[in-house]
Amino acid sequence: MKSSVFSCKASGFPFTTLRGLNKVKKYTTKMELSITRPDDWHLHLRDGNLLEAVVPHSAHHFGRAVVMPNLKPPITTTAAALAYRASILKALPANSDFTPLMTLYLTDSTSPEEIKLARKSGVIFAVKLYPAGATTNSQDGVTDLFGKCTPVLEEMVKQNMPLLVHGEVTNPEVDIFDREKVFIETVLSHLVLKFPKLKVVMEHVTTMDAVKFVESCTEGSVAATVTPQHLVLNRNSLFQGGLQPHNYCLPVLKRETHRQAIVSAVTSGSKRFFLGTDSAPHERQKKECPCGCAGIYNAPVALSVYANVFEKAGALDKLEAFTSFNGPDFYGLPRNTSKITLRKIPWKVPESFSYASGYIIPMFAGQMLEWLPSYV
Ligand SMILES: NC(=O)N[C@@H](CC(=O)O)C(=O)O
Ligand SMILES: [Zn+2]
Ligand SMILES: [Zn+2]
Repeated sequence: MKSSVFSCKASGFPFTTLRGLNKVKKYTTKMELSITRPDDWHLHLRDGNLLEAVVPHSAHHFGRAVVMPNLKPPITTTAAALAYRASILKALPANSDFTPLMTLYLTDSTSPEEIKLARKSGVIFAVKLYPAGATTNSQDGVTDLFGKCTPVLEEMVKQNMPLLVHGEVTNPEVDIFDREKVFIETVLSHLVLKFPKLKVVMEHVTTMDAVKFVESCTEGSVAATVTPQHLVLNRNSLFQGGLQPHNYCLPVLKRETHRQAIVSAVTSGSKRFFLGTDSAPHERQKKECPCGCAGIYNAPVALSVYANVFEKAGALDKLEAFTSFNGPDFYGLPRNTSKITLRKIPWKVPESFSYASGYIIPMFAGQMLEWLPSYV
């Protein structure tokens, strides 16, 4: 695969080196970056009215997205995934070439036969593991990974079907801020030893423990997705000036030291980490209520936030690999061929998006961001 040249244009002068980029920064703020169109390797599109409202936002920026199966009821069969895929395609704006990559929701009773069917369908991309009770709509998830699920995991190895993992234990005695770390120690480390040929992606990593774990595994067999929120927010953001329900997601935001470890990992240029927004819309009243849902709606702001993180770390030259190369390379898919442009101009995030059943509040609602993306 040919890697594209990182290019940066400012005031009409094209630059292709980082040194050029530094020069640009000194003289002007009107910068633009042209990068290969990104993919979103972890996305919640929901269904019904909400699906129709959010699909255009993701389709505008991303070429492909791995669509999570935690609907009510969950997408546990190939037949259900095919129907869900059809409804996503129907909700796409005219002329969109966005490709949804479908997933199956693993349960204790998923059969190896279902994995064969999934592979045969040609549209099921991966299987998703939710420990039962870990997150939104995970009540039908797995309770016996190393027992009942073993034949399915063996079949997944045979079919070269990746396992995407929500990596948290659900034991209520474990402190919520430690659930990812304990999951790595008690589940994930054993899983990769027992199934060394299984492709595993630790979704939405939030801790330095996860970063270290992923870095310790064989490259090409274990990787991780990283969300915008876990790169720019720490757990203070949950309580700043009062309870902030729109910053609540799972795994919950962690300490600043963890955030810094994740920023270092993604901006280091490591191929093991790639973009997965975990954009997870909930109708406003399901967030702003006595028992609010977990999930941050970040699809409209994700690329701006990622670009800002890489810029601040002095690593804009590594942005494109994170957004557009590492994911397809890990999964053995071709990279996108079209481009998007990110312009360093301030823009205001809408306060909300209204849709047929209410409102969705995006991450950084009403705030100013830089790096406005547009598809070219
Ligand atoms: N991340 C979240 O806080 N919520 C996700 C589920 C998930 O990805 O765990 C959702 O579906 O709402
Ligand atoms: Zn999750
Ligand atoms: Zn998610």
